[in-house]
Amino acid sequence: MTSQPDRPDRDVTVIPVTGGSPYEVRVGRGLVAEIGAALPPAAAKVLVIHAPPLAEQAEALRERLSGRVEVLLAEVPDAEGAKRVEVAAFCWQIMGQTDFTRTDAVIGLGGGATTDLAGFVAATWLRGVAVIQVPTTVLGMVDAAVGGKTGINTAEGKNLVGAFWAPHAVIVDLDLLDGLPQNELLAGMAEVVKCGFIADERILELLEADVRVATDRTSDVFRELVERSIRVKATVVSDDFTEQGQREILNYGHTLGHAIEHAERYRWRHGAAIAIGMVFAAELSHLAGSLASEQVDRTRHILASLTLPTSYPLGRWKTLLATMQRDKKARAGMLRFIVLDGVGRPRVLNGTDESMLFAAYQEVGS
Ligand SMILES: NC(=O)c1ccc[n+]([C@@H]2O[C@H](COP(=O)([O-])OP(=O)(O)OC[C@H]3O[C@@H](n4cnc5c(N)ncnc54)[C@H](O)[C@@H]3O)[C@@H](O)[C@H]2O)c1
Ligand SMILES: O=C(O)C(=O)C[C@@H](O)[C@H](O)[C@H](O)COP(=O)(O)O
Ligand SMILES: [Zn+2]
Repeated sequence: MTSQPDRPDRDVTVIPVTGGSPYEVRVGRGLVAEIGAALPPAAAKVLVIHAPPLAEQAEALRERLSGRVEVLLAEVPDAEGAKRVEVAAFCWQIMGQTDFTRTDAVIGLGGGATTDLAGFVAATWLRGVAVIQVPTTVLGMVDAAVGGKTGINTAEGKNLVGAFWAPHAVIVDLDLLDGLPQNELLAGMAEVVKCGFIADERILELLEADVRVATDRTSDVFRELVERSIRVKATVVSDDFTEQGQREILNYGHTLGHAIEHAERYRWRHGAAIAIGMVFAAELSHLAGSLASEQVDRTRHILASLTLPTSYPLGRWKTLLATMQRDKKARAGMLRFIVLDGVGRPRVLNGTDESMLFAAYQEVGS
């Protein structure tokens, strides 16, 4: 990061997120140089919350911003280990001991787990300080850093504690993907596939045309996929920030996916779990009578081409079903799922009986 130019290249895509607290998602290369300009003008201190693999980039950011603000670094446990209340408390302690005020700002530098935590810390400190999200995984760029869903896990389930807290800005610097292992990149593509099925079929076509090019982080097609996915998310959250309705479509594949993450004690990648969840949701859509079997096959085929899993042990059904009861979309003890009537036509399926759910799971079970 130290070797990056002071000015980003001019090829910056700006994707606005509107609603009560509007902000921009800026996509390009060399954009870490813009972080200083994105800070709230009154900020005197900045807390950079980062995962261990991003230590070098966090240090470089400290050097870059030091003339302007006091920069504190909080290295937090890696991956899902960051999304724990003890880790939030560690960050709150730093903020308390350094007299972090309401005009100061948090920067989330890392994958979705780090940005979820950073957003939650920002949302809760003094009842809310600015957060600038700087995602460093594909999943963080196309999904987690955008939209203001922040949160941590509890022993009972995924993201059960959190807040809706819009970021002040989101800086998507594709250069930050340089050190990302390819398997992490592929896991992030699961959310890209989700955006394809719920809203933008062109995404699916680009993946089908040449998956190698589509997952080459230096290609134009890859950038197009990232931008298309951000646009899907930005459009949805601009209309329904607090998930009163339409935003639920972003949960396609997540009801089972989150239960799998919980069953695997958060050692699985989020993208891998929701890949299986999307196959389940596609099978359920088909059983509910709305999705053609070709689209179910297409789901499996695209996910497999990304080397993502599409099946899970049949014997785990009861455990998964019990965990799914705590899904945030459930109402009055009734599970609700996002299903598809076709590509780009998501809807809520209410009151599904257990036999239909199990029938769909049998198609997923191995
Ligand atoms: N808030 C939302 O709207 C939202 C949306 C989707 C997912 N999520 C959450 O995001 C999380 C998953 O995010 P993720 O897939 O980014 O996982 P992650 O944050 O665990 O990151 C994956 C791994 O990659 C490492 N890493 C990150 N950037 C790197 C880089 N540039 N170079 C090298 N290593 C790097 C991380 O340290 C980690 O080990 C889950 O907790 C999920 O619930 C939230
Ligand atoms: O932004 C949303 O809304 C989403 O549902 C995006 C999901 O990809 C993401 O994994 C989210 O964290 C899930 O939210 P939850 O409310 O089901 O915990
Ligand atoms: Zn997700």
